[in-house]
Amino acid sequence: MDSDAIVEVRALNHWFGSGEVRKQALFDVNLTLKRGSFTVLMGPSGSGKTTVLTLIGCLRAVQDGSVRLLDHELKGAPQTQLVALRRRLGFIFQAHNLHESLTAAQNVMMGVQVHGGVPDGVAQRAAAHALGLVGLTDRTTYLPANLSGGQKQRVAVARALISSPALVLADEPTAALDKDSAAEVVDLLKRMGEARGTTTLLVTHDNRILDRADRILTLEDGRIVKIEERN
Ligand SMILES: Nc1ncnc2c1ncn2[C@@H]1O[C@H](COP(=O)(O)OP(=O)(O)OP(=O)(O)O)[C@@H](O)[C@H]1O
Repeated sequence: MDSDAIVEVRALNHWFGSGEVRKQALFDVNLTLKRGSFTVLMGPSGSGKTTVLTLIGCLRAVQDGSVRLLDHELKGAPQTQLVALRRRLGFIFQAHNLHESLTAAQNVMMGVQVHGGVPDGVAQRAAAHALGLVGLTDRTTYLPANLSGGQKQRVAVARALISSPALVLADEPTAALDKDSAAEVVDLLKRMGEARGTTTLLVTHDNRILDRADRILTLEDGRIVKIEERN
C-alpha cells in the first residue's frame, strides 16, 4: 500500500439482492485517498456513491475486490477488527443523526465517549472546545429541536471531528442546507480537517462544494468515469 494512502480501493465490485433480483451496483471501482486530502465523490442518484462510502466505512461487507483502510484489508476481516477500525472514523450523514434528547454538548461528547475510558470532565472540555470551533459556544445547552439545520450539521461536524479521526466520511452533509449554511459547513469541515491532518471523503450532489475539493471523483452507473485533480 502507498505509505501516504489512508484508503486504497482496488477492483471493487458489489451486488445487492440475490437470485433473480441480484443487481450489480459497483463495477471495478479503483480509488486512493491520500492522507490529509479532501475528496468529493459525486454522480447521479443511484450511481453507487453511498455504497462506496459504506464499504470504506466498514458499514457493509466487501464482497469482491480489495479495500485497504489504514493498512488493514477489509475483505474477509473479522467483525472485531471492523468495529475497531470503525471507531477510528468520523461519520457525518445528511440527517445529522443527533440524539434529540441530548444537548448539543452532550451530542458532541458522544463522539469521544463511544471510544470508552474518557473521563467526563475531559469529554466536556473537548466538546466545549469543538463547539467553539464550529461557532456554537452560545448553543451548548440547546437541544437539536431548538437549533437550525445548519447549526445541527455544525454539531454533527464537531461530533465527527472531536476524536481526531483518521478519516471522515460525509454523506450529503449539505443536502438539507441553504447556500450559506452549506458553504459554512464545508469550509468548517475542510479547515478542521486541515488543522488535524484528517482525510475527508464527501459524497454529494451539491455543485457548490466542488471548488473546495482537492479531487473530484465522478461515479456513473457504478463506475468511476472521471477523476479531476484540483490545486
Ligand atoms: N440495500 C439495498 N438493496 C438493494 N439495492 C440497493 C441497496 N442499496 C442500494 N441499492 C442500489 O444500488 C445502487 C446504488 O445505490 P447508492 O445508494 O449507492 O447510490 P447513490 O449514488 O448514493 O444514490 P443517491 O445519490 O440517490 O443517494 C442503486 O441502484 C440502488 O438502488
